[in-house]
Amino acid sequence: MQTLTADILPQTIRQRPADSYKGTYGHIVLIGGNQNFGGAIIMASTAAVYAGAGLVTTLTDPSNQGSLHARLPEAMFADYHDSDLLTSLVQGANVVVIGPGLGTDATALGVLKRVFGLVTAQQTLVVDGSALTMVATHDLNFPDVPLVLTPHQMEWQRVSGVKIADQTEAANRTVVDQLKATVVLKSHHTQIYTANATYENPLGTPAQATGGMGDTLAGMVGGFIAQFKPTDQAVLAAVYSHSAIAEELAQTQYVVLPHQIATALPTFMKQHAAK
Ligand SMILES: NC(=O)C1=CN([C@@H]2O[C@H](COP(=O)(O)OP(=O)(O)OC[C@H]3O[C@@H](n4cnc5c(N)ncnc54)[C@H](O)[C@@H]3O)[C@@H](O)[C@H]2O)[C@@H](O)CC1
Ligand SMILES: Nc1ncnc2c1ncn2[C@@H]1O[C@H](COP(=O)(O)OP(=O)(O)O)[C@@H](O)[C@H]1O
Ligand SMILES: [Mg+2]
Repeated sequence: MQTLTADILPQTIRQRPADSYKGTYGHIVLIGGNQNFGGAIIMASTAAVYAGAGLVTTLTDPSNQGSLHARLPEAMFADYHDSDLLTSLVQGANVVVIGPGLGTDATALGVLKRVFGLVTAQQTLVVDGSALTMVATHDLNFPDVPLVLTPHQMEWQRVSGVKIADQTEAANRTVVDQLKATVVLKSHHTQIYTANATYENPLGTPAQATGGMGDTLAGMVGGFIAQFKPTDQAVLAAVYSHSAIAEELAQTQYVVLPHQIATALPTFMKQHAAK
């Protein structure tokens, strides 16, 4: 297991070329937020926008439209019940993030299956939260596309079948290799399993233990993948940045609010981009 260091930041976060426009920085679609969990997809979308994704579209329950636009006018909105719109938006994306606040009812399952059927090998799919739980509950196969999973330990138990107490590096590695995914296994010491290596994030604080912290990470992961290559490096840099910002804020705060991490991102990325 390798320990992540701050070196990952300038290796990954590039200076923006002058000759660029929003399309250069990716189109990301985020799908989630039912009538009860709208905050989750708003936090994820906020993180994607503040990470610098060029175009961000949020597919969610229509009850979230007003709050999404009030909090985040940079994001476009679409109703995830509209399957024609969902199809065209997913087909037009470079990166798709599905799961934050999606819930696990019949609507959520229908959306998940549809998205799994639409994504292609030219896109990257980030699967988080409720989407992971439904994969396990309904015994779904992940699509055969570039895949990043961001489970917490219980979601990983559901998906992998490995109980939390038995989640050793060797046991996790066996399942990761079968899934052919990059897995961010979140805990107070998050581990990242790529095809070729395993990393531990040395940063993080219990000030992060609050609802929405993982939703924010999922949006950051999507936003970084939309801009930075290779994908595994983008994932590592997103995980490291998320905790590094939290540690900075926790020097003076008892709890770090997830949206504060997103707000701090543009300054953090400027400080740590390649010179
Ligand atoms: N404001 C919002 O709209 C929020 C929406 N959320 C959404 O709610 C849905 C359900 O997610 P939850 O994770 O809350 O519920 P889950 O039921 O999926 O997972 C929580 C369970 O996992 C256990 N667990 C064990 N190890 C854990 C670890 N290291 N980290 C976290 N939990 C661990 C907990 O004890 C608990 O029993 C997701 O779609 C999520 O995105 C949550 O993110 C909370 C905030
Ligand atoms: N004690 C802790 N120390 C460090 N990081 C933590 C701690 N508790 C939670 N986190 C981080 O917060 C995030 C929680 O993710 P998750 O459980 O999916 O939250 P949610 O679904 O509510 O957004 C993960 O990135 C995890 O690593
Ligand atoms: Mg979560």
